[in-house]
Amino acid sequence: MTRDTDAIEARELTKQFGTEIAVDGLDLTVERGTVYGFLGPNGAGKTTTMQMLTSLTRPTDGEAWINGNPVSDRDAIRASIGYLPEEPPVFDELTGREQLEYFGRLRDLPAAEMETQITNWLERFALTDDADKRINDYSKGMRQKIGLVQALLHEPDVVFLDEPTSGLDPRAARTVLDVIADLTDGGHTVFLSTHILSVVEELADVVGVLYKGDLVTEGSPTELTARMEAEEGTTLEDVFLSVTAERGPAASGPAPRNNGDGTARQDGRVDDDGRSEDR
Ligand SMILES: Nc1ncnc2c1ncn2[C@@H]1O[C@H](COP(=O)(O)OP(=O)(O)OP(=O)(O)O)[C@@H](O)[C@H]1O
Repeated sequence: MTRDTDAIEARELTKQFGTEIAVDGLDLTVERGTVYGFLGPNGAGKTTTMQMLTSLTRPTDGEAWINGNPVSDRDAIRASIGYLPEEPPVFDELTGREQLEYFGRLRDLPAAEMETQITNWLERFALTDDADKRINDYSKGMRQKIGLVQALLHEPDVVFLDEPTSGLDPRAARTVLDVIADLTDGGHTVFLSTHILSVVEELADVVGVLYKGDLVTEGSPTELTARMEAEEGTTLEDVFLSVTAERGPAASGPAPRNNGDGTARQDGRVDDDGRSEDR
């Protein structure tokens, strides 16, 4: 089987923490140059999935590939991925510019090119005037912007963004959405986890909804809303609420699951929430 066509591929990807299955046999294919909107309620397993796909957490089972390279080979995928986690990894004692230079050197970027890139990104995110202040004195939104630039500085093929607009004012959030659109125009792939459905509606080519570690539905935003047996005015929020609905004792049926064609079925498993000794 050739694995050189898709930006991201996962087969039976599983992560277990103690007795808790955080991600349960995930199958995923993300085509190059597209935005994949990764949705799911709190605790669904989105961050854990992104950590496995970026090689920061080892899967308990299954495999995943970035541009055909296995995520188990961190050196092979390192240059082709960028990751903005929920909490941007920055050093408080550095200035914003120093943080980006430090990261650029870690990525072996040529000095002159790196400085040009940093200047351009700082300008685009309206950070030029604050670039030489210590990150310790930055607001949450400013830290987020630095984290985002850090994820993009080396022009990775595949970018993983966990809540990229978190803490950003509307103008900065708009800049981020424009940057994401530009990335895919340039052939990059964006794997985007967010709770802001309008962001997904605007940008995602394909949306996947994770629920208790299972991918319960997947399709383009238009397909997903059309599948809701077309009540007039069905939104992505209606889809999300439907496929992630908790089933109480009165309902007695288990949670919906993916039917293969992306429609929800009624024979899925609901895992108990167990705490893990790993934490
Ligand atoms: N290191 C860990 N040790 C034990 N359990 C963990 C660990 N990391 C995550 N989990 C558990 O795995 C499940 C999935 O967590 P994860 O952070 O991936 O969810 P999420 O979808 O990203 O949630 P949110 O939207 O709130 O960020 C949760 O039940 C969580 O408690």
